[in-house]
Amino acid sequence: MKTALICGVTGQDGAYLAEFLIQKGYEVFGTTRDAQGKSFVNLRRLGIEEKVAVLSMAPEDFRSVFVTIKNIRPDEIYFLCGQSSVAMSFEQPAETIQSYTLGTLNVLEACRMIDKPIRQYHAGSSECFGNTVGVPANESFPFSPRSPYAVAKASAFWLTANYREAYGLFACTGVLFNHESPLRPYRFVTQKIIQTAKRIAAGSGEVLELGNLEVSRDWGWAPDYVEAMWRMLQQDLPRDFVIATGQTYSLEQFVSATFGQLGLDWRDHVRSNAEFFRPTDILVSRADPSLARIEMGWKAKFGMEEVVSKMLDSDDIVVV
Ligand SMILES: Nc1nc2c(ncn2[C@@H]2O[C@H](COP(=O)(O)OP(=O)(O)O[C@H]3O[C@H](CO)[C@@H](O)[C@H](O)[C@@H]3O)[C@@H](O)[C@H]2O)c(=O)[nH]1
Repeated sequence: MKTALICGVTGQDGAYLAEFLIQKGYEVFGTTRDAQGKSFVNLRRLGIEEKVAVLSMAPEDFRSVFVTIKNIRPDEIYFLCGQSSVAMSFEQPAETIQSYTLGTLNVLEACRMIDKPIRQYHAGSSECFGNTVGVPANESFPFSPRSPYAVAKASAFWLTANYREAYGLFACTGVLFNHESPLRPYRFVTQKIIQTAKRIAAGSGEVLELGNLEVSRDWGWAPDYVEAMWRMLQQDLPRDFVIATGQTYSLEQFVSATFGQLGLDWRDHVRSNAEFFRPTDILVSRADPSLARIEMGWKAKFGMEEVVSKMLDSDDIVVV
């Protein structure tokens, strides 16, 4: 039986990955900053709360990271920790940058010191590419970060690449484009749209206020994407991959699809409010995930319209 350590197991990706690895027969350990007395909502929603051993680990604290990895001696580590909101990174830039750079460095250093070859997955982000006007971004597309979050993720990406090259570690980064699910917190735009549209359809009479409706993203289905993480660690050689559907839609199209599936015209219920604009934002985010298909046999199963219907179908109550 293989052992996996998921750092950041309580988030959307951590919970789906834990579910996926349990189904694959792994023994799964997970970390969160403070595991004492917490209830793990996402793990409970997936019915796996009792199947994951959750430990406390502070990613920025080397001692905490080292001791956790040394005690568990996992075959695979999935490092998914960090402040994941791009919007919040403008309010908390230092916390965001520290969580990714120090956290990533600590895992890489700890793995160097432990006498076991541990395969590492690091969570990268399409935010690193910035605007991808013209050619869709593949693994050799240059980085042009447009937020403190993206700067932090770019730094973590290069740390991982450097440690792989310098010390021969099996460490790779998945450069994931947006991926959504019912476990998405409300502060991300898709969940805000889905939940508000559902309330409007039920007669709430409210108006959905959003920022820039002209931005575009490549929206995929999060459970698909955790499989790509696992596949990356099953390759013969460590390598970075772009993970996306390959289809880009504007936010207006996402909104239109959501209201349309509820039998409503979005124009009657949605307003753009400058309060939700970011100081800098990615206007166009376009992906070329063909390497993942060629090398790992991975392809996104669901596109934007299906993501919308799956999120609408979920009965989960999201805490606003
Ligand atoms: N959150 C939010 N975003 C809004 C809103 N109105 C418009 N937007 C726009 O909608 C786009 C998507 O925003 P988010 O859902 O917050 O996601 P993100 O910034 O694209 O980042 C997500 O995807 C990255 C790539 O996978 C991830 O790296 C990141 O952690 C996060 O999950 C952004 O251009 C944002 O400005 C709003 O009311 N709320």
